[in-house]
Amino acid sequence: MWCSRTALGRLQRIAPCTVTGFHRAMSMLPKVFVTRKVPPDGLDILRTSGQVQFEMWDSDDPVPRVELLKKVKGCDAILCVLTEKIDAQLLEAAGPNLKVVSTMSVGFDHLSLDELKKRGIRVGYTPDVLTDCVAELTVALLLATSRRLIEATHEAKTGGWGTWRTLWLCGHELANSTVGILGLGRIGVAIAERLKPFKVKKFIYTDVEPRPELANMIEAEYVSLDELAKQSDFLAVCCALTPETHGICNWNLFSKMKKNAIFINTSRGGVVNQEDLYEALSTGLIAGAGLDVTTPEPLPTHHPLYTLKNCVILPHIASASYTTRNAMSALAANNLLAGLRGEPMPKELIL
Ligand SMILES: O=C(O)[C@H](O)CO
Repeated sequence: MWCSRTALGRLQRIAPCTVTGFHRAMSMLPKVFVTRKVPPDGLDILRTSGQVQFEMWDSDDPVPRVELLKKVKGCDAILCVLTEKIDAQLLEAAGPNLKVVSTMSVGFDHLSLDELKKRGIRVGYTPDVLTDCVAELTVALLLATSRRLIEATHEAKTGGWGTWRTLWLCGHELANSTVGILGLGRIGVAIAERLKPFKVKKFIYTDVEPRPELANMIEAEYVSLDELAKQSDFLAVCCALTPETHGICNWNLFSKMKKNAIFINTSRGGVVNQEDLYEALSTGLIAGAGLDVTTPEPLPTHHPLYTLKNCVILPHIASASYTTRNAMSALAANNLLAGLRGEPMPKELIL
């Protein structure tokens, strides 16, 4: 259903048999396809803007690709989430009207940036608004993994809790540790800020080049990837998934890490070679891993990583708070509307 806001503020269906002046005017508005049921704040912004008519895939599940290719036809803008591949095929299907793609995510590995650039399509994304939420979850996952919380609750529930034992369910603590950050951006800084009160001794990071402005905020030292692996007691992956970072966390990295090291990934599953990680965890090469992201997603329930007690797997929930998901949807809507007006977007990816 294509809809926009009526003068009375209600959603209006555009039916060819009831064409009025109002409906005619409205059908001239730019067409937007929203690929998923987005949280209410973003939806309200689109509805009340009076600037667009939009259709939404009104479901919590992804729109099937065949359907998506039909729905985007003739659209001026698309508001998508990270499960939709915005590639040449989709852009061809959308056609020449398409001016804006706005993704409700900070990650943009699902977008073919070259194809978008070639067509002069502007791209909005949602950094910053999710930083606190992602950092908070990363710390939670790190502690759950290093202090073996999931294993511990399982033992308590299933009768494994006998007497108090001296080394039972011992983990690794943050005090006096070295925390390494692979890919230092806003999220890496926010994680370090939260970890500092746990009396971390030292923060180190690696990236394509030193990032002194960010690093100074957390007094982090720039090191090579090898040094990051060697020195980190906790290694948090915060980099974007790009051709350069694809599979960067592999045997080569794990084999240099400490035996007591905890590996945490809240960026994208594609940065990790999961076979290598399985080997590293199952042979005791490293102590544990906490993953909020995997390849594929969802990770099939029979995946070997689930069999490991020292691997905590979450279903990609780092930004999943009501506040943050609403803020992401609002920013995605505002990016889209600004893009269609030809104005600077609040958060635009410069292609
Ligand atoms: O890219 C993102 O926005 C996160 O992975 C999902 O919240």
